[in-house]
Amino acid sequence: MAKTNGERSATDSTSVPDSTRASDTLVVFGITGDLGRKMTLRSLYRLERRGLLDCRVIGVASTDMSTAQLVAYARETVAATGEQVEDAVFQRFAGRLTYVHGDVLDDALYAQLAREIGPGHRPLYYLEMPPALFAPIVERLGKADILGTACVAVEKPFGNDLESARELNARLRAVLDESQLLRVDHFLGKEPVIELEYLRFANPALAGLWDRNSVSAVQITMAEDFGVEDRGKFYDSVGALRDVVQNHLLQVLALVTMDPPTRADADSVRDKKAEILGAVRAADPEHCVRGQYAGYADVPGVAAGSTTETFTALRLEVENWRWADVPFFLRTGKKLPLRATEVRLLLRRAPRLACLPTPTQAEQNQIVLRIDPDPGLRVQLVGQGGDEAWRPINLNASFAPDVGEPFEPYERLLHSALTGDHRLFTREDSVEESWRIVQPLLDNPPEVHPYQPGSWGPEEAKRLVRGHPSWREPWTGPAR
Ligand SMILES: NC(=O)C1=CN([C@@H]2O[C@H](COP(=O)(O)OP(=O)(O)OC[C@H]3O[C@@H](n4cnc5c(N)ncnc54)[C@H](OP(=O)(O)O)[C@@H]3O)[C@@H](O)[C@H]2O)C=CC1
Ligand SMILES: O=C1O[C@H](COP(=O)(O)O)[C@@H](O)[C@H](O)[C@H]1O
Repeated sequence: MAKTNGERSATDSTSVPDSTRASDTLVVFGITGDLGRKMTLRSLYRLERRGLLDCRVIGVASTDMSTAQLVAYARETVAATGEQVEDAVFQRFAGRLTYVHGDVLDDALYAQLAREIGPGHRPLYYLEMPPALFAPIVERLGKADILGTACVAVEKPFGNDLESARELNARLRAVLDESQLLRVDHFLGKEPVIELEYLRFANPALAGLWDRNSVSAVQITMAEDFGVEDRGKFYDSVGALRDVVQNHLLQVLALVTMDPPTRADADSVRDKKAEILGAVRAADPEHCVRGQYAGYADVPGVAAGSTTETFTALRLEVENWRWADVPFFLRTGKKLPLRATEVRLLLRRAPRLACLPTPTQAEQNQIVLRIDPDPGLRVQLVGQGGDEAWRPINLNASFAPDVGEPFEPYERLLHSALTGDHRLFTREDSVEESWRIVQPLLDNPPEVHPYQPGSWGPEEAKRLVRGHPSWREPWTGPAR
């Protein structure tokens, strides 16, 4: 979409992938940071190994070091993630790397960057930086005249609440077209999250069940069995709601509930997501439970007397014809009994089984999409369990054998961004809708209840589902 002076498009209707949006240079701001160390360098190395990396990579940070030192750091870092480093592959990757250091608030850095990029290139600027620096960097790229038609990818969090997200959008959009702006949410790069669209829309067997006529409640669980560890300072200013609900879990909810997109371009899916998030009623603090695990206060960086939540459970309503009156229960927490992320549809109950000598009510049928770990699909049915009873029959399918070695989320997102495929990035409207949904919980946060590490959060979380199906333990164990 062409950018015109003073008038910037709010949409991105580019086809996929759009070669006119492809980049020939990747500039990673913050390459020496935690995310760079854990994810970015490894993902770029994996893309190299797959033969899918086809551009220069310029790393930017404030640490004073040479390109040779960045190369050595990259090798160490990739190996430390557990990746097998193949010499020939790494040599090819190293040949792409350059390092530029300086303060991103200093104009001199951009002059140096302009020389390094050279004329006639279309870079992708990837900002894995403290979020307060997103707008200052983009403004300086504009001022240095090295933005042009380049794309800019920004990490999460996008704003801290609705107002700050709008302000950030306004500052970025004063310099960039929406079609140049890629908001990263790594959940959208997860294979099973992408699978959701296919499962729902390519399978009439599932599509026919996917509404209020068949579904009585939906539970979305993101449980982590580890704590905040060394991220105390960051996490304490954020909490579970901002860290994963506003972004990851609401994006999953949108994919579970939206209507099918009608075209393949980037905007078609994003239109449907914005539409469905717009139909979600703003969260009610009465229908939200917050918790904090015992011991959180001792994590370095956590403020004394902190009331930041490490657990949250909430109920949401989608007000449209497909989903009216179906409660959506979302819960997430640190230091829970296990690590699992799943979407569970609980179908309406069958009538009591009059064929049994003692008519009994059987367990509800359930459809479970497991996102992490070991992605797969489970359909839970009911079968014969003797004269008096029923028993569950679980039809489990793992996605692993079908997809080979899947892309890591950041591998997929970097490749999509570099090749001009913008479908996996969030758009301004849905980001703002997500903040609107959680804003009442930020304005009037419910009391925070303590919980024991290894438990399923505070007891109050059970109260939230009273009158509805109780929380089901996530599906664990191998899918096949
Ligand atoms: N860490 C994670 O697991 C995840 C992080 N994110 C997001 O990614 C982004 C980065 O996070 P993370 O990597 O943890 O942050 P870090 O604090 O670990 O890294 C920040 C990076 O920014 C650089 N930097 C900071 N200030 C300046 C400056 N003034 N001039 C030049 N460079 C500067 C640092 O360079 P140097 O060290 O050389 O000073 C470093 O490379 C954040 O938006 C975060 O929310 C998203 C998902 C997960
Ligand atoms: O963005 C974040 O996500 C991770 C969980 O991501 P996953 O891909 O490992 O499931 C979460 O632990 C972290 O707190 C949050 O910032």
